Amino acid sequence: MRVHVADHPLITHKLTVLRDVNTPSPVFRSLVEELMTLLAYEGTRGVRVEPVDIVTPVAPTTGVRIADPKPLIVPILRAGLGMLEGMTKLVPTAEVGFLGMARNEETLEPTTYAERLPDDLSDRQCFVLDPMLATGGSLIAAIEFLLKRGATDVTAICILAAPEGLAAVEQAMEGRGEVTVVLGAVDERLNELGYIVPGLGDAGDRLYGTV
Ligand SMILES: O=P(O)(O)OC[C@H]1O[C@H](OP(=O)(O)OP(=O)(O)O)[C@H](O)[C@@H]1O
Ligand SMILES: O=c1cc[nH]c(=O)[nH]1
Ligand SMILES: [Mg+2]
Repeated sequence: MRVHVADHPLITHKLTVLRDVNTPSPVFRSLVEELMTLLAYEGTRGVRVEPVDIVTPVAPTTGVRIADPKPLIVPILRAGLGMLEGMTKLVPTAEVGFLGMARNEETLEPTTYAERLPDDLSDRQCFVLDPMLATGGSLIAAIEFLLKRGATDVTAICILAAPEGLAAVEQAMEGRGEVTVVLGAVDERLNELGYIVPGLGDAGDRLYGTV
């Protein structure tokens, strides 16, 4: 598994505001989208392109365009939905599939409560979006879901990770095909409740309120 941690002062600056307990939901939502756009730049470095002939006002030339079949973006509900717009701004021709997952806050085990994805992912480049990689359980389950549908090329983009969860994903994905994880930052640790420290709290609640 390839891991890339973005190291950029703009990302660190925006993350600092995102972490602040006093940052209200509307600002939090804008920042998640902005951070996603910055991470999408790193996360799509390997996006498949094909040559295309065009004519500029000066001369014919060959450029590239995003290849068919188009990439599939998979936000993990709820919190991953906050990243979707930031990603589609950069890759507007991508298609979007959905996975709904919730972590049981006592056992920390994820359950999948919704799915809307193509049946066959064998020729699709998949980009999974979830701001938080804590124990890694949700991301492992999401990637496993895509691999079972035949995906062979998966990039997960997360804003924050805990070292324990990142290690768990690396272990689970050993020898499982082309999996890349792109991160805004790796924090110190998980606390006894399974929250990332210092983290930013519950990303879903901060985006959408408690339900
Ligand atoms: O690495 P893990 O320990 O599995 O934790 C991370 C998961 O927890 C959060 O979702 P949550 O279950 O809170 O659902 P929500 O997005 O609806 O709030 C987060 O968005 C991840 O999906
Ligand atoms: O710190 C954490 C851990 C899991 N999910 C979150 O939203 N935040
Ligand atoms: Mg949540």
